[in-house]
Amino acid sequence: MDLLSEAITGRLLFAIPKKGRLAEKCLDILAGADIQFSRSHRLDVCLATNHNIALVFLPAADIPSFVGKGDVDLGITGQDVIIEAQMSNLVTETLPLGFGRCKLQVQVPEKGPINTLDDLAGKRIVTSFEVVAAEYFAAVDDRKGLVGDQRTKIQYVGGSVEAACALGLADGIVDLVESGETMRAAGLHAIATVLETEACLIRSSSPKHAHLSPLIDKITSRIAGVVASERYVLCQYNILRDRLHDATEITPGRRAATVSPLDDSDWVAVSAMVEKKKVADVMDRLVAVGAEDVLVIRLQNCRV
Ligand SMILES: Nc1ncnc2c1ncn2[C@@H]1O[C@H](COP(=O)(O)OP(=O)(O)OP(=O)(O)O)[C@@H](O)[C@H]1O
Ligand SMILES: O=P(O)(O)OC[C@H]1O[C@H](OP(=O)(O)OP(=O)(O)O)[C@H](O)[C@@H]1O
Repeated sequence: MDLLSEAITGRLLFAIPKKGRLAEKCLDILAGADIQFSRSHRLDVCLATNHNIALVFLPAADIPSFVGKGDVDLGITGQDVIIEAQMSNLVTETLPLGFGRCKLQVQVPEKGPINTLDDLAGKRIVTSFEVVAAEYFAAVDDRKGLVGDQRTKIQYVGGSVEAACALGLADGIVDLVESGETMRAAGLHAIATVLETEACLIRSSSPKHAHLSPLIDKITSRIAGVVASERYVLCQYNILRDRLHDATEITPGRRAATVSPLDDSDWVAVSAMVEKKKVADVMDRLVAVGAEDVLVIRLQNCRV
């Protein structure tokens, strides 16, 4: 057994995207879950210094099959690549992570004769998602009754998919869209959405190392806390006791709002968790019902 295999034996193997859109956020998640490690230059496997864990840095697209086949116990990757790798039955998505959100869309040149899926059926598609695209267009072809050479041709490319139409390789592409900047810059527009995706924590549906289950549960709960602390803020305010009911309808909290008495018996202080994306609206509404001294506090971490 070589030194590396020996070092990782018995450890929980946790796969993290080594580059690309998900990589940086994953490092933030590891830090938030207090999984400490130091990674030697170019080495894709490293040992956590404070847990019985080895981190394995892999391409996001390879993580579903490593986890699905049980070679790795836990992983972070995109839902899109789980489907593309045909691993949906072999991995369990334990936690959506709230980043890496985008859509897999069918795109065609903005100034061109093709404007619908029916126009595109039977023509040439270029994509990195050949499995998903083939399944999607098979249904379109079936609906149109296309057979043999009439059916849509799907060609795989590993990257820069958006250039395929301009290069004359494709009549349409199937690619990820977030802001739409790449699509617009390439002179394309979307005519259909194949799926929506975000990053998620996954574990094998039939784990090889059952004894690691408690550690997997602990890490999952820590990561859930990190994700929740990104999603929520703590909102605190003072309000006249007789307006409390109106205010707590606006900030009901996750279980219930915390209400504390103030020195002035007509007033109470309220604190409640609020979804970050709704907080500006919540503050407007609180002020409208008479809340004062409204404070919004970022959560460093939490367990909810
Ligand atoms: N523009 C985007 N916005 C949000 N999430 C994205 C975006 N592009 C890709 N993703 C998500 O990130 C995952 C990895 O995609 P990405 O293109 O970063 O990977 P990669 O091919 O490994 O890296 P690179 O593009 O650097 O070669 C995708 O499967 C998808 O879930
Ligand atoms: O809608 P947007 O915000 O422009 O994002 C979409 C782009 O992001 C992804 O590629 P990425 O930039 O990760 O690089 P890649 O083409 O090398 O995969 C995806 O493949 C699109 O090209």
